[in-house]
Amino acid sequence: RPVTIPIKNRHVFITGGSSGIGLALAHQAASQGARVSLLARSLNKLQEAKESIRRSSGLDVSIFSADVRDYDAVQKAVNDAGPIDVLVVNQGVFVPQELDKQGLDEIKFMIDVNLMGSFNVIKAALPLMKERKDRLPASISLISSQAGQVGIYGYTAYSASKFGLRGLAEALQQEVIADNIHVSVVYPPDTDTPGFEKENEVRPELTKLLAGSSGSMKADEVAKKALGGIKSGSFTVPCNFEGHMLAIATAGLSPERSFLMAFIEVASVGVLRLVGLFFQWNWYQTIENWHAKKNSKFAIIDLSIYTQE
Ligand SMILES: NC(=O)C1=CN([C@@H]2O[C@H](COP(=O)(O)OP(=O)(O)OC[C@H]3O[C@@H](n4cnc5c(N)ncnc54)[C@H](OP(=O)(O)O)[C@@H]3O)[C@@H](O)[C@H]2O)C=CC1
Ligand SMILES: CCCCCCCCCCCCCCCC(=O)[C@@H](N)CO
Repeated sequence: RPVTIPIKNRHVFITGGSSGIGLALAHQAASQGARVSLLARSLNKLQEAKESIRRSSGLDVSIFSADVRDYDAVQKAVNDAGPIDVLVVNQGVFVPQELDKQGLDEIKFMIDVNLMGSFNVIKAALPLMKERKDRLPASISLISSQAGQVGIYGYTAYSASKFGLRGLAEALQQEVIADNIHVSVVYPPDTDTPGFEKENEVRPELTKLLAGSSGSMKADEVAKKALGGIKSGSFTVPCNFEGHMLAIATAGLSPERSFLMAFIEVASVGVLRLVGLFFQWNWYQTIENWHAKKNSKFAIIDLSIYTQE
């Protein structure tokens, strides 16, 4: 059934709120009259975020320095912040690399921050969320990625961590619906953020090529889609046109509260499977061409060795 989750005068708690998508969300939630709290590791970046929100909206946000991998630190921050109405689990790290070349330490880092960290945050926040006084609809939203809907070259660990969030969200929604808490999962494409800038320094060429199928967005645009999806309690929140296609093609057995969307999904899922197969065909061709180009470079080097002899 449809639902509306009010934001004004409510407590919005954003993890990873000191940068990129989380910071853009914080700005927008504050300007819509929410009481905003931010959690991240670096106190410096948190203070800068606080200052920039004060400058743009005149409002004060609370900041909490904690690592989501440290349950005790997260629990302390959440208890100090007070009952949460809208929890946005947005912290995330991404180091793209072929599994073959990626160290287990980096793999564990992504799973720990993106997946285990999300468990820590939700588990710490849930008891007080359930006890909130006003009984108005509340939200737990997770910022996944389009790489959490389809596996992409270079993202074995990252995709696994983001696919994991969907299972967590589907099961959790059944557990918290009786408390009037609504779960949303947001699936952004490449987004222009400080984290993305860093990612680009080490991104394999094929990762760039395949992820490029969905274009890129500004953090403000993603935050706007995310906030809209959260307020309407949508379980699946796509951010761009490709995202809408992906949402339908990967709808599976996810809950759906819009009758219109349910109708569109049923009517178009078949043809979108076909579109999805065209994308796969195109991606595998890109991979094949990339390998062919790489091998032909080696062939030229080999030849030059022979001519020197
Ligand atoms: N940018 C993109 O292309 C896309 C991003 N996403 C997802 O969106 C989310 C936000 O990404 P983006 O805005 O680009 O990221 P940024 O790197 O710009 O910001 C990440 C935020 O998370 C915080 N953070 C990182 N690690 C931890 C940790 N261990 N504990 C607590 N906080 C932490 C950072 O602060 P600090 O370092 O101080 O802890 C920072 O506030 C991520 O989940 C990402 O996977 C999804 C699709 C595309
Ligand atoms: C049925 C038809 C579907 C058509 C569209 C398919 C397009 C899929 C592209 C996936 C792009 C993944 C980007 C991940 C970005 C990200 O998370 C990193 N930047 C790290 O943050």
